[in-house]
Amino acid sequence: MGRKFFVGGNWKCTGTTEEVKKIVSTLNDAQVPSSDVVEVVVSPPYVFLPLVKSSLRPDFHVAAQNCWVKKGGAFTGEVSAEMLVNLGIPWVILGHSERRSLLNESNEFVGDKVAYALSQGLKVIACVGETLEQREAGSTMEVVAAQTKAIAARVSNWADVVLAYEPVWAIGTGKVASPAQAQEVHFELRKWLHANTSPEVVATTRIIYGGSVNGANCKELAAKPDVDGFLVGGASLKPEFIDIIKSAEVKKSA
Ligand SMILES: O=C(CO)COP(=O)(O)O
Repeated sequence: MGRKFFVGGNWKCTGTTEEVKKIVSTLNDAQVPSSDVVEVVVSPPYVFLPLVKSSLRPDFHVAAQNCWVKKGGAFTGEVSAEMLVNLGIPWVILGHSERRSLLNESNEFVGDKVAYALSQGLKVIACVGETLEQREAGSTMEVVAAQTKAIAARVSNWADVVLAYEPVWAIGTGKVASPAQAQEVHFELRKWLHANTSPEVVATTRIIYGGSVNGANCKELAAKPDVDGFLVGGASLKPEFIDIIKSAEVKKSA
């Protein structure tokens, strides 16, 4: 199939040095499937990137949660893609719904960020997802297609992009999308890629699910054919993140 299972942990704006050290030590001690089976990427806040990068096991990788839209310079408070590359950080999450809604990041701005980060050699976890209102209005696919289109319009190399479908109503709410709901949107997104990119992009681009994933619901979600992994928030700070990583086994035996 050519799509390695991907599990990302988005730590968001949480943690102290002590807590970060504890999470890293739990991850370092964990018995998980090999990196041939699952790709694991954790995303601490910027200030902890060097600590996590230097202390995390080498088979797990590190992502930033954002970066500036173009080359660094007089942009107070921002962190540039070049700086992440300089620190040896291979991944960045872009377009998370919390940034789209709270910081007014538009589809175009997110698309520009994705393009710039890729141009600097970063790999990108690009997030899309509808709000509850949009779902109830029946516009889920229209919304995620518009978000994906703004990215696709600026990206020619999909090899370094993971698409994260994160329905806003499922984030941090404990209200997980059902496996059928996740599969439906992932399938539609793959159809969208089919119509707008190349057969290779369709076959190889990982579409991962995020929104209240935990140790108890991950296996059922992972069993769906178009769910290629997860982007985990709250549960990525807990030992159950290991169980979520292990759900990659479901794919192997599928
Ligand atoms: O936003 C998320 C990951 O980016 C999901 O967060 P939760 O897993 O806490 O719902």
